[in-house]
Amino acid sequence: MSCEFRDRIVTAEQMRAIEGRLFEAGMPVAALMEKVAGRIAAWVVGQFPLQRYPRIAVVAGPGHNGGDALVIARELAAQSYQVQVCSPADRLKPLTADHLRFIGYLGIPVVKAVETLDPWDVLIDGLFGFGLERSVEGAMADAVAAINAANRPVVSIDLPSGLHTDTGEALGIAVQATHTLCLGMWKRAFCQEESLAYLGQPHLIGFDIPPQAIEAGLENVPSVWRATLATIREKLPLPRQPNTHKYRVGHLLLVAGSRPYAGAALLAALGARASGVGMLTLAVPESLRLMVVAQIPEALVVGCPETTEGAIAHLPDTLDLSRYSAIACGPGLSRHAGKVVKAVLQSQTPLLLDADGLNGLADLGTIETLKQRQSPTVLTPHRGEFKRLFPEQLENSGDGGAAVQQAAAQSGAVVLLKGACTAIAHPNGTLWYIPESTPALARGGSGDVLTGLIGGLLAQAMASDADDSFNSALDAALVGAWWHGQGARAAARDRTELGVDGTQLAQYLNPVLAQVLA
Ligand SMILES: NC(=O)C1=CN([C@@H]2O[C@H](COP(=O)(O)OP(=O)(O)OC[C@H]3O[C@@H](n4cnc5c(N)ncnc54)[C@H](O)[C@@H]3O)[C@@H](O)[C@H]2O)[C@H](O)CC1
Ligand SMILES: [K+]
Repeated sequence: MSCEFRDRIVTAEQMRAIEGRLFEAGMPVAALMEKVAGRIAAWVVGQFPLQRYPRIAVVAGPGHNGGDALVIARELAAQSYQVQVCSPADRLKPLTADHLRFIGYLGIPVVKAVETLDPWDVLIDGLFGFGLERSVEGAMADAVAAINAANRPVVSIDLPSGLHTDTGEALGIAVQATHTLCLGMWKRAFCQEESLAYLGQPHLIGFDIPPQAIEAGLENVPSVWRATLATIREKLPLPRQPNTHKYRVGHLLLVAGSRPYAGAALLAALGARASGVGMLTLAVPESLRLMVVAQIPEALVVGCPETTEGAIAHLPDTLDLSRYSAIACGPGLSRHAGKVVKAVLQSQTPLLLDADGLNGLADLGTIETLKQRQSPTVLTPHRGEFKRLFPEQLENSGDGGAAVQQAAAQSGAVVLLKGACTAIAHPNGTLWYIPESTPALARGGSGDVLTGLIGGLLAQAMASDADDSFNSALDAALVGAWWHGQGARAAARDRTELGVDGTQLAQYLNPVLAQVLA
């Protein structure tokens, strides 16, 4: 995989293993602390210039996160900031205690409680980093509460103090940062929904970890990644071969819609349109056929026999499912189209199931049989649909990513859990997070656009001669989810978070891609 280590995500245990390699190889802990803290201090000076933010408060905890904070305090004082330190802990690790002693020697004021600090312009939070193990209580909890109550810019070192490094949940109470400077490698908490209210703007501060330490520290663990433009760029179906033609860039069959949910079929079609797929066929209830033809003129539209509720009763016998590069099935089908879901599952065509496609799958109760399909299946549930399909996984862990990994391993499908931090897993355990999204997407219709977009990308990927169709399916899901998020963010910037309906979202997809690739 050509992704960069800087996009890799680690747990606290893995970070400790990597760090351990460095220390074993001779890197002194104190030297690493100097290096990291020097880089953070430089970042703070750039972000909060002395003229505008002269007063800096530094809150230092008992461990090495506190040590980092004290080195930063020393460096900022040397650059003429008015620095004051709060050290609420009673017992400090030796290195941290040394730094605190030196802070005293320099004449930098030190207090025990945040409430007794003089007013400040920016606060540096170094109470706890990735070493936090238990709930924050007593003087430490008071310090966090006072930091949050002050409502001033807060820069958290490594993690907002109080957050669990892996699950991102607040252990009792946690600092609400405006900026979090994650050190060395992205920690899992940066991709958990629970932590979004605490992180503020996340930044990675590298400290030149040698690749051999990362490889050794992460040996035999499934890789977990953060999707960035650099990796997505490699996975996009661009540029096209100059001599390609429409049948070489995929034919998607989109099975969608019912009389009550006709719009879902249209929104999914708009997503597919934006994907650039070579050919699009829509299978819809017969009564919707002419409406769909009028709205999506480039599509072939197949009218299907329908139930009394206006759902597709079954697919026409003349529809040969093996002709398509991929099938996307589900948006707006309603709960009366179970036969359709069964039919697409029985085909050997690469398949994406969403919405009522997933409900149909849950009703069939045959998750394990997905493993018998000879081509990839992609499942794109939101949390509710995920819980129906995989009832144990989310209960066992508050970590959405871990649940998705288990779901993918259990089903043999690529599983994408939609949310503020969309997570996508390959059955082999590889996990991707989409770190950038927007609450503008919390709206009916957004998911239908995503289904069409990923469906179209899946069809294009399957039409090309990929070596590993499961990897290509994962890439289609990844690219689609990232692109969808970027489209929504661009739309929200122009139209506010209230102005991003499905039709608008689809219209932003192609311009935003051109913009970010430029
Ligand atoms: N990533 C790296 O390689 C580097 C990390 N650095 C910084 O060090 C911290 C991690 O340091 P560590 O000492 O392991 O953890 P903490 O600072 O979070 O402190 C742990 C300390 O606190 C005690 N403790 C744990 N939970 C509680 C609690 N709820 N209440 C009270 N006390 C608690 C625990 O017993 C320990 O004594 C990392 O985040 C970076 O900021 C290096 O400086 C550079 C390299
Ligand atoms: K911290």
